[in-house]
Amino acid sequence: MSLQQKSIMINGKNIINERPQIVVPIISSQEEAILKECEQIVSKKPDLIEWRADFFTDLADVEKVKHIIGELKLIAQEIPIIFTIRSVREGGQEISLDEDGVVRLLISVSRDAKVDFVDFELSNKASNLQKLKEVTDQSGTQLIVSYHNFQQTPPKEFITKTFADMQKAGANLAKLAAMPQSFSDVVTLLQCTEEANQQLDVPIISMSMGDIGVVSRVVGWQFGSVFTFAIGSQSSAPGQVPIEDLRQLIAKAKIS
Ligand SMILES: O=C1C[C@@](O)(C(=O)O)C[C@@H](O)[C@@H]1O
Repeated sequence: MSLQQKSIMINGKNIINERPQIVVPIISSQEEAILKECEQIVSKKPDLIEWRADFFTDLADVEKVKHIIGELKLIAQEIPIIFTIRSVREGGQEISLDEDGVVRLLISVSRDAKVDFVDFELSNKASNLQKLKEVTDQSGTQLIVSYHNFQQTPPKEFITKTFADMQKAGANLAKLAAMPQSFSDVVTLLQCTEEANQQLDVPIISMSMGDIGVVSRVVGWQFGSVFTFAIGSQSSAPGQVPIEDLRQLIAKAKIS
């Protein structure tokens, strides 16, 4: 399916339009710093904000988490928010919740805090993915199903199957981040992105991490990756570049 035929509706607007959406992460660990980081980021006008809540020290306190989301929404105004708890096995921080606890929290922030997007890894239990999907469908939250590999770029067949499995699992968006060892790995990731974008109904998000992969954050859009992650205040993954630079590079790299 071409990008023109895909849509992700937020506040009545299709956010898949003529350019990639730039997402900026918040990675502070305490409430005050999180809100301050959000203010700094908002001044740089990203398209979306990701709260990487695995960095938050009080993650087990559901009410506190929901309260912070409310505060973030006030600061971010119309900028949509992605709520992400990245697992340690996929490059995230140590947290006090187990997988079932994470699902309960994601359900709660989707249902009660009405966050715009939640991110959940494909490697979680299929029953948990299904449980979360039922709730996000009801609450209108967009479900990003994701996979991260900080060591290497898996073979083409693996990447292709992973994107397809994400769609099967009920993803509204399918996201894959991998670490390249060479520029060929970056090309592999971009080719798989292009093919998955054509073959699947869901929008694709992909990135090659690290210095070698920087180019994928600029031109990934031309291959069908609808979001690209940039630094607003602090980086959440290797290879991210400051939002100001990324914006300029994307404008220069635009074909049409
Ligand atoms: O999945 C992703 C992509 C990412 O790992 C990156 O490489 O930009 C950054 C993470 O914060 C986000 O959740």
